[in-house]
Amino acid sequence: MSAHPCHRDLYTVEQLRLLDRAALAALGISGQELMYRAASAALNSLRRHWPQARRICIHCGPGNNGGDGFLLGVLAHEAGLQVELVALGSTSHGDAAKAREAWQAGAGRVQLWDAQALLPEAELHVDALYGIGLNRAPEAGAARLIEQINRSGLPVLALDVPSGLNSDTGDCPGTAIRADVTVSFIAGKRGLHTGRAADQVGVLELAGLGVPDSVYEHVRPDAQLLAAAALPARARYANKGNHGHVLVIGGDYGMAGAARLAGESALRAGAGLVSVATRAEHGFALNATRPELMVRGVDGPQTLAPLLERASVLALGPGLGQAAWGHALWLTALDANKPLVLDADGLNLLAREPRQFGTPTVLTPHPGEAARLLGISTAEIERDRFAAVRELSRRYAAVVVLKGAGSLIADPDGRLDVCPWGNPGMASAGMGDLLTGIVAALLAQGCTPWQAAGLGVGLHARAGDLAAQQGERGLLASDLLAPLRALGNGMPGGGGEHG
Ligand SMILES: NC(=O)C1=CN([C@@H]2O[C@H](COP(=O)(O)OP(=O)(O)OC[C@H]3O[C@@H](n4cnc5c(N)ncnc54)[C@H](O)[C@@H]3O)[C@@H](O)[C@H]2O)[C@H](O)CC1
Ligand SMILES: [K+]
Repeated sequence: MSAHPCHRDLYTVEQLRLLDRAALAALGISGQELMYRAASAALNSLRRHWPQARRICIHCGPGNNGGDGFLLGVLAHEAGLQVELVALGSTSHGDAAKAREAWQAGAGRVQLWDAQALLPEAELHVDALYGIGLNRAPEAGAARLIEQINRSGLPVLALDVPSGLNSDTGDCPGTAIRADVTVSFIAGKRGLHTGRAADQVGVLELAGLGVPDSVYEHVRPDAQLLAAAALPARARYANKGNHGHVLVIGGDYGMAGAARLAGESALRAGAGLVSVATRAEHGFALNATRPELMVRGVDGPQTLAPLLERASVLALGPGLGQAAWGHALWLTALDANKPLVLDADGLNLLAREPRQFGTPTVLTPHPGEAARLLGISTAEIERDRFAAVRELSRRYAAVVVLKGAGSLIADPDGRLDVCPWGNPGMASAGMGDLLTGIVAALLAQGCTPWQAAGLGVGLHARAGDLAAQQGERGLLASDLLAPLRALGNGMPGGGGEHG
């Protein structure tokens, strides 16, 4: 019985409450004892990250997250640390109240938070204000405290969840703690891996509190973190026809580069043949700079049709534009009913003329494109990225990649994966076109849409992290092509399984 929660499993708050109850039953212990285990895990984390710290300040909220804070105070005091304890106000009943009594019975002093006062002297702040119970933006007093802790310049350890971050959605309805380290209890929380979480969580640690594996068998995780995976080995006997033929359709005037990047990433991800259907004027430039691409000028459905014939997978949208030329190619390509990756203007045209897909299809919207596809605002998408990606997948009957910090991948039957890689250096032109080519190449090599989306998003983000080792600012899409090829062949970071 290893009693280590699977780090890839991510749960909703509702599921965490079920796990909490099942854990207490399985362990045969009280809520208070489980809370002591959380406090002890927090003290271990604190001492591991800040072994020199002697004077800490713990900030306790009204619920059980606050309870964890009070018991951490008890254990830290017993371990010889000097503990300042600030409470937002009163403490709700049950375990949290008992924890407060335990603190007051021992070391004792509770300083009620006063927004006019300065924070107590300390070398480190511990955030025990709100955990999975956050249900609205922190109110005035709490918001002031969070801001002061963030502005203190001192290290911050968050218990379970950085307060103010919604552990179901990854959104911050108001102010939120910016933690250096977050020690989370019992099981992974999906909202700590996407959206705003990237700026709030810091280093994330999961403490299982000794909850037996059997407990996790009762609850199917809502989502999973992607696993690092290499592409399946190639048959020695293979020829280029065995690895599919990707047709990139796009590159209207001024946007040839998008089609080029999608074409080249499809080659680097292992497609056997890659053709690019684009404006005739772009032919020379694309051929000269990447001779492996078979570039054809197309001026409409007639000249596109024979290319569609020969292709096994379509990558539709990079630099396509929404003018008559792009729209005509878009309609013709969709009617070809071939396995498809739809991105950029291909998605904006779909938002104007919605349809469901009956053939293998992957949509790769960024939050803006997702908003257009669902007819809501980008802010509404980011308010609950999990709900948005599931609705997109259901409504268009396709596998959907919702890009951004912690990209999400959903399929129509509700499966959902979260990408743990990627960095803000990837917020630059052409990165999306690379992903389009990669996913198309994986479809062309025989992956299902779910497999191609997961493997592709993982490879793309891991290549981005490798390329960003020389710094995030100024990272170019084409900087990812070399690490992409290495990762695709199981070099640095390869191994594991997906799909
Ligand atoms: N998951 C587990 O198995 C364990 C969790 N523990 C800790 O308990 C918290 C969850 O505790 P809970 O009492 O349910 O809620 P919170 O402490 O997160 O929230 C507090 C309380 O505050 C109210 N509230 C919510 N948002 C706001 C707001 N913006 N402004 C004011 N008040 C707010 C709300 O009513 C809540 O009741 C979990 O995170 C762990 O830290 C156990 O210690 C170990 C087992
Ligand atoms: K917290």
